[in-house]
Amino acid sequence: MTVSVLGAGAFGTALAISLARTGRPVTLWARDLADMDVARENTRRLPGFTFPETLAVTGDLSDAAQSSILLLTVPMQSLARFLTQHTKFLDGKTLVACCKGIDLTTGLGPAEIIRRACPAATPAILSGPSFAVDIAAGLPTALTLAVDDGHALQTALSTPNIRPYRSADLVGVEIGGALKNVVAIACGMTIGAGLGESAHAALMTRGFAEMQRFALSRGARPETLSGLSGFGDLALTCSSDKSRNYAFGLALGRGEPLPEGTTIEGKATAKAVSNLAKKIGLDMPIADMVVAVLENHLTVNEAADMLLTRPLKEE
Ligand SMILES: NC(=O)C1=CN([C@@H]2O[C@H](COP(=O)(O)OP(=O)(O)OC[C@H]3O[C@@H](n4cnc5c(N)ncnc54)[C@H](OP(=O)(O)O)[C@@H]3O)[C@@H](O)[C@H]2O)C=CC1
Ligand SMILES: O=C(CO)COP(=O)(O)O
Repeated sequence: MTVSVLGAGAFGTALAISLARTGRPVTLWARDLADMDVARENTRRLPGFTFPETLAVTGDLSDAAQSSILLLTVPMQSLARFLTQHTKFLDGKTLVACCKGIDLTTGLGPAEIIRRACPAATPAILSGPSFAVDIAAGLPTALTLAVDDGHALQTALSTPNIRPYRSADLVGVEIGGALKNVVAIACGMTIGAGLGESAHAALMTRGFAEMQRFALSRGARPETLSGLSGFGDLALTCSSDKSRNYAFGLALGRGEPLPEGTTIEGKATAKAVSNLAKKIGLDMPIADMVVAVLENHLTVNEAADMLLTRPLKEE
């Protein structure tokens, strides 16, 4: 089973490097190769990590799509258009979505977007706590791979520093990865605004309750949210300023200029989740609060007051 990685951002590049270090041939596709094929490094998105010899880079999607396993590492809000633009190359393949989020236009997660755009493909989700720089540095990571009947895929995506655990719950796995980014923005705002570590812990915990509530409403298995793609990724993303979502929240809370030029998935996903929850009468106060701050309806301190003055309830 050969593997290609479609999308040469930080994460796609890190996955491709780790897979190629096993000595297997791996292809990395970029819409803009820049100098990657000559420099043998992604100087723009993941500087400092030389490509292994078995990693080929290409700007030709028809070439990259020769592999039977295709990792989709474009940002979530680009996924639907990317798949429909390139269906003829992608349909029928095993398509592993590595992006984290919910599509703002349709309210769909990556698995359903894949099913609609490429009905003959096998959809899978790879998610869990893993910073691109950690993977590229060869540090150990454990992820969840959600797919129907995925033993061979699990083996194909294992490397000395990526240990994938199998799950059959695609909905639960994709929702954990999507919603932890929204909670991470809220946690960053809290610390940035000086509201303290107790408030941070409370937000993480109530954010986890919100993730579970939303996931169950979409048919996820409860235990999935306690795993790597839910609790695991929440713990990482809400506590490290290596997370772009957390760092974005920190900057918002401090009133500093917001980071630009990287992918901050929680922004669009907060809006998508808040919209979906309203339609079905689901209570998602943290996602609503993040949206209200992003849209300048509330300051961070007003949002915190709003959460604290909600009617008292059972945990
Ligand atoms: N970075 C990380 O640590 C992790 C990221 N992820 C997830 O991976 C996904 C990608 O993130 P990441 O790699 O960090 O993002 P980056 O911000 O590093 O890069 C995004 C990449 O996507 C490319 N891209 C954007 N739109 C398109 C498109 N329409 N067609 C083709 N390529 C496109 C960009 O190309 P160009 O360079 O030409 O602009 C760029 O290379 C996100 O969903 C993120 O949540 C998951 C785990 C860890
Ligand atoms: O998903 C991630 C870690 O698992 C990366 O988080 P950020 O997108 O916030 O950097």
